Amino acid sequence: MKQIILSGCNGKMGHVISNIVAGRDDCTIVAGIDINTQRHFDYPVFAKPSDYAGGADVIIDFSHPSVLTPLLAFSKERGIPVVLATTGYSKAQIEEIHAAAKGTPVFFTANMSLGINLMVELAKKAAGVLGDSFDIEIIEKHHNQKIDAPSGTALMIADAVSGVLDEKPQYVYDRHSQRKKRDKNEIGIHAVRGGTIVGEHDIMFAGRDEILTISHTAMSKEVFASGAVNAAVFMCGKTAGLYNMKDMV
Ligand SMILES: NC(=O)c1ccc[n+]([C@@H]2O[C@H](COP(=O)([O-])OP(=O)(O)OC[C@H]3O[C@@H](n4cnc5c(N)ncnc54)[C@H](O)[C@@H]3O)[C@@H](O)[C@H]2O)c1
Ligand SMILES: O=C(O)C1=N[C@H](C(=O)O)CCC1
Repeated sequence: MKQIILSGCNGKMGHVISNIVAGRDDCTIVAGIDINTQRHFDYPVFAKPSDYAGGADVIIDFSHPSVLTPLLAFSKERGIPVVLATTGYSKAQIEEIHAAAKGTPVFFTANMSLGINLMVELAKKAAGVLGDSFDIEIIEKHHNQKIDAPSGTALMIADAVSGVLDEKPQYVYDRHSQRKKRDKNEIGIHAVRGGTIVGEHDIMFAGRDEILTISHTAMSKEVFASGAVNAAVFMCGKTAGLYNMKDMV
């Protein structure tokens, strides 16, 4: 039975994960971490990682970028692998994650769904063929409670596509700030927020008289939660390094 510490346990994803783990017989949650220390499940909740003195096999984090530094320090000090699913990290924080992974096992992805990870591969293939002559635009849609924009997934797709283009593209966020025609060497990235949309991502390749769109729609938060729990079980006992969905699938 793998023992999990759940960071962000009192958030929307924290609740979905708690319910999923309760129905599994290969893992259990031994502690939650959240600034809101209310107890909704049968595990204790601590305000910060260092308040928990017990052991665990793995940490899952769906919380807030401000938790990153203490969480990575806790993971390294206690020798516990961490699954980072939070989004909205700064460039410096992404570098911090890469540096930390040299000393502790870190699984990091902006999207825990299988479909999105296949979408990234399809988008790379399409960009390799069409990238020189078609314009690339990414449109993401999420619920009205989401605090970061654009989504971590939109940036993950843009970064993957950039890696296969001959010239490094410039990311253009929305289009209200400049009155000028689109440059060839751009990826447009656009965020929509409303209602209870779980998560939609489109990458559009627009050429002369034809458009190819690759789309993904998440229908429930369980998609991300079960991906994260599977990643956590996968990470138990791993050595230091940076892992992602490709390693697991
Ligand atoms: N990788 C993925 O597949 C995926 C999927 C869904 C959500 N997410 C990301 O996960 C994160 C959480 O999403 P959510 O919808 O559950 O958000 P949420 O706001 O409902 O929950 C966040 C939780 O973190 C807690 N928290 C905030 N700051 C904290 C701090 N400093 N210390 C301790 N706890 C703190 C909050 O109290 C809250 O309970 C977001 O960044 C979101 O984008 C990622
Ligand atoms: O609900 C969210 O918040 C989500 N965030 C991730 C992102 O920013 O890409 C993944 C989808 C759900």
